[in-house]
Amino acid sequence: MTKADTESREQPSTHCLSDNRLYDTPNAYPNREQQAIMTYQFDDLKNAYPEEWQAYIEHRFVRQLGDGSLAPDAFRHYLKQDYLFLIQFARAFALAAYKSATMSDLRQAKEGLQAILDTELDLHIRYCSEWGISEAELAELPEARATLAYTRYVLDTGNRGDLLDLHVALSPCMVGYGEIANWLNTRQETRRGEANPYDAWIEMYESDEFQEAMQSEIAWLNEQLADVSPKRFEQLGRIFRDATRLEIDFWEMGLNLSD
Ligand SMILES: Cc1ncc(CO)c(N)n1
Repeated sequence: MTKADTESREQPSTHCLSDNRLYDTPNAYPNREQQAIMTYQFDDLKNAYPEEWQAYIEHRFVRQLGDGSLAPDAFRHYLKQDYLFLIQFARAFALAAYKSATMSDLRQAKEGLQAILDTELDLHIRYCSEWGISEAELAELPEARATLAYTRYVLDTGNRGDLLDLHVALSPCMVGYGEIANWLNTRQETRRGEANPYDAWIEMYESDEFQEAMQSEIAWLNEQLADVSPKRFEQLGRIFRDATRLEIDFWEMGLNLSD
């Protein structure tokens, strides 16, 4: 993402809606007949914290993974911790299912759980073995602090708050990795195929399955965010920012081999 792109998307989205679904707090919009009504979308969360989002998507770990220069030990450390991370994230989607009151919310949670269990974790275990990490080793791994901090933050946010709080806490994960794969594919420095030992990682996140899960998560969030007040949006923004910063720490953990 260029700086100009970031700037041009920093405005909150305003839409003139023909229906009345946003008007349930009459005093919030005193001149509502004359003015465009503000509604929120997922992009507004990213645009509320552009520096954090960019630092996550375009992190040094990501660039090095894209151009193939990443240290193999850093990647192996990251892969092991990501296995532990994915197990906790699967639990978080199960919590989303538990917190769902409608069939469509249940399906959305199921889709997230399925993307993690069937697509990511499956591939992840095979991928780990190609990098010399056995399932037995994975089963014995201690969690690094960055893994503990991020996953337990998401689970706690979901337990404390409602379904939307939980999905917003999960969104940097679901949306970020899909966006990272797409961003890498726009960069000249990125090497694909046999020239890059990390090519299969990019392949996993550019895959139709993952990209579709990401789009469906964005669509669900857009629908929910359309109805929130500015105050509620601010609260959700803080959750989004925290989770994005914890993603940055996760990359740092990989680079520094920290435990
Ligand atoms: C740390 C982290 N964030 C996001 C994803 C994508 O699911 C992942 N596998 N690991």
